[in-house]
Amino acid sequence: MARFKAKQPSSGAAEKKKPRMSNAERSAYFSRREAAKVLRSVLQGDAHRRAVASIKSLVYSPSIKNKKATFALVCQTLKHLPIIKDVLEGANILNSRWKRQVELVYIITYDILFGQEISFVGDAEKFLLQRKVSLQSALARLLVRKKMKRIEDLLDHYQTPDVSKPRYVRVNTLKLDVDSALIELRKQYMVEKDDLVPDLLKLPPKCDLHDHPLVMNGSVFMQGKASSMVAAALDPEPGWEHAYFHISVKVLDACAAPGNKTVHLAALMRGKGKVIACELNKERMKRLADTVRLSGACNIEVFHSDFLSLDPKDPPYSKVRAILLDPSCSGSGTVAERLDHLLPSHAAVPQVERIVYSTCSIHQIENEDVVKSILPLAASHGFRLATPFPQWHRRGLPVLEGFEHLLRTDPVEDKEGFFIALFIREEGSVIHPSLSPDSSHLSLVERTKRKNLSKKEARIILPTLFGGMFKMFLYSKPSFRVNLK
Ligand SMILES: C[S@@+](CC[C@H](N)C(=O)[O-])C[C@H]1O[C@@H](n2cnc3c(N)ncnc32)[C@H](O)[C@@H]1O
Repeated sequence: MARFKAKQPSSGAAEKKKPRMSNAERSAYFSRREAAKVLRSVLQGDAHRRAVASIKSLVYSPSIKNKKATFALVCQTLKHLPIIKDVLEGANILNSRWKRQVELVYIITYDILFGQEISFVGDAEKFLLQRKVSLQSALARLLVRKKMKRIEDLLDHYQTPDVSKPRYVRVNTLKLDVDSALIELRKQYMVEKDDLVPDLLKLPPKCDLHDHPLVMNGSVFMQGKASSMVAAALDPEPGWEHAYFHISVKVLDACAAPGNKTVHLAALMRGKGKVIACELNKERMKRLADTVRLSGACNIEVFHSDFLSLDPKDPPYSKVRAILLDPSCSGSGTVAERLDHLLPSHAAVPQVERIVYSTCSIHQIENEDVVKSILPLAASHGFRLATPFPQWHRRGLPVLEGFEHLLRTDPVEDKEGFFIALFIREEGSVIHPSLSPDSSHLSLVERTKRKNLSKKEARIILPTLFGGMFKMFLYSKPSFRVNLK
């Protein structure tokens, strides 16, 4: 972080004359105020709704000049915030004036207690610096009270996982039915069916099922509720058939490892049709293969590949009807930075009807912003946003038209942060299979019959989904490729 050397506040006559600030002083002064402004938005976002805007997107607003320093200062202050709040309470130094500027107080307190030796010019800085001893004593008392020696221990203490989080297991219906799983698990635990996601069972917090025989033999998978909503949102039907050809169709899980959602898809399809599971990372491929093996699913084909390089005209992919895109969350960069990477498309996957885009990120930049940026292209392909789990109350952030279709889960309220967007292709927009690349195997009669469909249908030429639209999803996600989970 580009920060500056300490300069103690001036006093006496010099103070009264308010000498001109040096460049370093000015820079530190403005960095703190910019950081306070960002922190206020972040904390307000927290209060209203988590992640109204990600820190990066706030920092990248044109009004913030020193982006790098501001970003680092906000992140560090947030990290130490529970300690800072306790210290300020313990020191009891804030009057009503500084309570109104509490975000700036947080930032400066971070700098005084944990930051570097940096110029402390400014009224707020002077006020807090004069009370440095009180702040340090309050911190020392906090450590004693919490029976800890180091700040790192305090940080760990404040980040202790929520023990009230219920445990969930998803019954792998390829191996066991839900009622049998209930009977078996109830021998040891209080178990109830989840009220929203089929095949999902809820257990009390702290249950450790890692060694349970049903987990070990793949009859149930330990999977959170939000994560289990994703494949269910895509809703592939068992025995799903091609809209026109009566052949079973495929679902593509484009970013598959470790495979929890892949095997969920396979179970939802009751072992019929095909799930194509694509994974780029070689190490994670092994975990994917293990998960698939454990699930007992016979309808999954695993590919070690960059799904962006798949050729939708290749026979394995040409019958893909639904796509699950669950890429790695990056947490860095901005949509605007990456939009220039959008590539035009050349191939066609005309029969895709449903796409789910999901992330385990709470950041708008990786969720609503991505959806917003691809909506025009999606619409030009005949896709619209649809509402997965309409009865779920927490929807997207109101930053785009159709936000109410999006689904969010909250890391605090729901104990898991997730985002789901479901795109469905409007009826009539699905390109007729007579135009699809793989219609050659049809009988002449069938092909002729299909070519007699309306001219409007026949004229619909859809650009690629593997190409343009997916790249848009991915490149809208900053640093996607370098940040594999
Ligand atoms: C969030 S994880 C997927 C989790 C998985 N859906 C599950 O529920 O178990 C994202 C995965 O996508 C993989 N990935 C990243 N880029 C990819 C690409 N271009 N093609 C295929 N897989 C990719 C990553 O290696 C990572 O394993």
